Amino acid sequence: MTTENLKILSLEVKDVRFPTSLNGHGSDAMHTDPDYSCAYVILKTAKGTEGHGLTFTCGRGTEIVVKAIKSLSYMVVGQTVVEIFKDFATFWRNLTSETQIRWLGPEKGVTHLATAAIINALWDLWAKLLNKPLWRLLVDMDPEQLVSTIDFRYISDVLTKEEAIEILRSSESKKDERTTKLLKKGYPAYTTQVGWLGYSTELITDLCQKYLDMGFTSFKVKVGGDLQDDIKRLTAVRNIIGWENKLMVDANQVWDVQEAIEWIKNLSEFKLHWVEEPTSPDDILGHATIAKALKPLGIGVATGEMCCNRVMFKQFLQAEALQYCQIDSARIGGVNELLSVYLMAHKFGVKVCPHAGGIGLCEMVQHLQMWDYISVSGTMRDRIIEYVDQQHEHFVDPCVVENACYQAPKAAGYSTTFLPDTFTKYEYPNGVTYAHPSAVELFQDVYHTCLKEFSLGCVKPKSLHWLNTVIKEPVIKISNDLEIVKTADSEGVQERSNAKDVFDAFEDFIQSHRLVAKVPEILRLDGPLGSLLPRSFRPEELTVPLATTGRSRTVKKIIVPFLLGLKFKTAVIVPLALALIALKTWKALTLGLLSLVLTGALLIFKLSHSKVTTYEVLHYPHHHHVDHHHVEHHPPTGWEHPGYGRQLDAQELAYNGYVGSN
Ligand SMILES: C[C@H](O)[C@@H](O)CC(=O)C(=O)O
Repeated sequence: MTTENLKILSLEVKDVRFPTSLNGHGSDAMHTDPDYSCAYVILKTAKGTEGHGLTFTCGRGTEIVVKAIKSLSYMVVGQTVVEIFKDFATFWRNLTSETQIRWLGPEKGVTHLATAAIINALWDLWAKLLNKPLWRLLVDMDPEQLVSTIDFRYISDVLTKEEAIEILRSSESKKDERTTKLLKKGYPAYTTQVGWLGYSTELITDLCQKYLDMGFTSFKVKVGGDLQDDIKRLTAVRNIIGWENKLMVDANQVWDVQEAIEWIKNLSEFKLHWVEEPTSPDDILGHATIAKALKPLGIGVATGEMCCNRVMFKQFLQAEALQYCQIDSARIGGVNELLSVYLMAHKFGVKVCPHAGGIGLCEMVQHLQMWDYISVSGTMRDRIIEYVDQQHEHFVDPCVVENACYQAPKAAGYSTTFLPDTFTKYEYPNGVTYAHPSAVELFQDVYHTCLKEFSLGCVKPKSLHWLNTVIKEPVIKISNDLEIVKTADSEGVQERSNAKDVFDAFEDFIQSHRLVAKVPEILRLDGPLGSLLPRSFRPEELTVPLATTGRSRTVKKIIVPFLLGLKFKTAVIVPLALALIALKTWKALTLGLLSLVLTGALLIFKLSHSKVTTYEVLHYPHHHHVDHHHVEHHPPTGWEHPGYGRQLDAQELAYNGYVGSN
């Protein structure tokens, strides 16, 4: 099969999510609980070579991007790679101008994220087919070929095709020398890993030391939650990194224009290199005002991770609204459009420092920035690539950062291929990560990850996350042998859609669920005692309702005052309450089961010594619970003569055990 007629046979798309919010990784003033995620595209060809591409998302909503990719896929599948790559600009324009879908954008939001994932997968495929890392593929293209991938519509008033070719041509003779330098030294990186907003000051301090020891000289910290808190954390950071190293802050769009100026003036004593995303990503003139106000303080404005297309970048550059241009490899429409932004930034003399806080962004932007160094800007001065130390282990060719410098990727492609195991574990919602842990596993996790490290702050999000995910499930696992199960007849009856408050909801929950315990193996049909027991004593499971009918408003009457007295926090108390119910009932069930075992033993004894009837009378009452609840109320007729008389109902036995244990 030649590449000439190589067709794209299929486009597969996956929703992959990592529960990073549980530990505050990736958190900022606006995205307080991001679950680093992506919509992931796999293009398959007849040759077996695959193109993998992704666009970054923060958890919920990834399914919408996945759907958009599926809607666009008909424009890719069935095309030959040559048709696409020989006039990539036209393909890109057609994809972004799909005559009906474009109404949803155009060239912004979900549809443009979808475009980015598809386009990135195509570039990965192209580089793999030519057996080159993407940066090398770009560097090796002659200027005309590279420019043929760019759609100049809407930007030719500031950058023409001819100007772009001229920029690239002027670097041609220096490419080899720059490549050698890059391969030797790598490209400088800064770290954001030290400063997520959800991290405690102690953790931030430890991480600053860690990254300082790794050779980092530039650090970025999230701000914008609370001014005093920002001052506290920046003081701690400066105490560790000193005053020679660079410090940047990132507000992730939280402020109004004037508020941004005031806030940053209050932080200016920390010698800030730049403030990132101070206000709305769409407010070009607002950014210009901020940039002008902060210039005398020596603080630059950085933005771009949510700048939605080349037209917006064009205007940011025209308005002098940014000093650091932060392209994001998965936000605007993939490599083709990003190349045009690099070329425009070069023309305006603005430094590109790519954004990389997200899945696979470090892997991708390194290629673009390296191409920029070799083929466009020719310098790394005051240019730096963000480094976020998360999820790299999921890639076949993860980025390599040594001595705070990205090392030039060697493997073919765009470094975007996930390991197969990643899908098994993190594909949403069927990956093993999303098989909900039991309450016991949750407690073990909380103990190992939070309490052991005295990090109480992580108890609440973990408990809340667990509760939120399991509460709507028909089965909630408490332990391997114990589950809370929605009763079949409760559907639509027990739970009131107009439940007034959390207590009503909790009451409804209790009324509509039952606790189910697995019978110990020894008593099961195939267990050692199972075959000796009468059929009715061999249940696979025992069931206990969480509330008896008629016992109304238990929660409000009893639990509410108790919880209020404790200054109850829903997030922690509710899972604990569930577990307590489970433990309590488990105790009762254990007693119930014990009585079953004793009964079974008695039965065996009885069968083998049929004449000694008095033993049971003497021995039976010695078991307190069984004696109290059954011998007293029900004459022990069934014990001497299994097969007739009243047989003890396991559920009732266990429930009475529960009542008795209270
Ligand atoms: C939600 C992301 O983690 C975001 O905070 C990343 C970002 O803004 C950055 O890395 O810069």
